Amino acid sequence: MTLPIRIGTRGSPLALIQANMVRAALMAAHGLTEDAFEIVPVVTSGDRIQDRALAELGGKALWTKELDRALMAGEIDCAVHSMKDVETIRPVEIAIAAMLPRADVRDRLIGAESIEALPAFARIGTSSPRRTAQVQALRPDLRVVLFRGNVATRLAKLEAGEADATLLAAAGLGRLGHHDVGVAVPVDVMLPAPAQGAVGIECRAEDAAMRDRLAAIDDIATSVAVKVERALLAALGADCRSPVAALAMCDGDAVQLSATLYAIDGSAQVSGRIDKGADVGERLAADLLARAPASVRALFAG
Ligand SMILES: NCc1[nH]cc(CCC(=O)O)c1CC(=O)O
Repeated sequence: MTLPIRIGTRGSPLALIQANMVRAALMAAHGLTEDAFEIVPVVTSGDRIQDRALAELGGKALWTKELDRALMAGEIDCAVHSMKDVETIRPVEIAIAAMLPRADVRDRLIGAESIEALPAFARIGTSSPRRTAQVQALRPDLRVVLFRGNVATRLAKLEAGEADATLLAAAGLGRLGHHDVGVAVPVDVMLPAPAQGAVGIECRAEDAAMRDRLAAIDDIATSVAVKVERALLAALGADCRSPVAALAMCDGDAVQLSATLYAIDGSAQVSGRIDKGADVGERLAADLLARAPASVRALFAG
């Protein structure tokens, strides 16, 4: 392995913090110092386009495409991602080689004590199809307004009165130092997005030395859980426009997976849970599709 190890990342404040966390983990695992690494920010199309819903524009590829290209071109040795933003189907040349220990998986509500406590017809700022459907399922009266941009931008929009409340992942808020902004929404009220709270590191599949280095920092419980959640998404034919929530938990050798699929407006949903055996993601997907109301099933290619 040649040094420095070039760590590719998006350039947002949260992405840079996550890249620093990966560097710290690699330093500790391999007895390296900071000068053994170079952090390489890569501007992605998703960072440049801020005014339309991500879902309209080609989805998660907006965040990964440029990093994928830099990785395959040998300009970086690994790439750090919020696993929530990584497409289900990855190029064969790229391996998801490690995940850091998962943070708090919950969303936090900022602007009210609970979704129930919001005044009638309050405006909630989000651009997430999952959060939209969940909020409308709980409170059909609430009005959803489009909120995009990084965490700081969304908090500023809320501050400016563009909405009465917003929902953000506890993981991102916490990594940015906003541990006590808003209140955590329990997972039995709002199940999180698949892979929420997990930071993953990819490298070239053929780069055996990098894969070994990354294997040393892999949190196995996180990797297993996120891979099961991603298997569910793949089996559903879901993409970033699909209103789907899922959470897997690892307990020794057992994995328990819960998931809910929604109609776009939250007017219908189907939930399920599987906690035994192999292929829990694929099996729960089949079970949910079989039981889904028509307005939900229509959204999933299966
Ligand atoms: N889609 C944006 C995104 N991707 C990952 C996170 C938070 C960090 C994480 O889930 O690990 C966020 C912000 C948010 O949803 O509030």
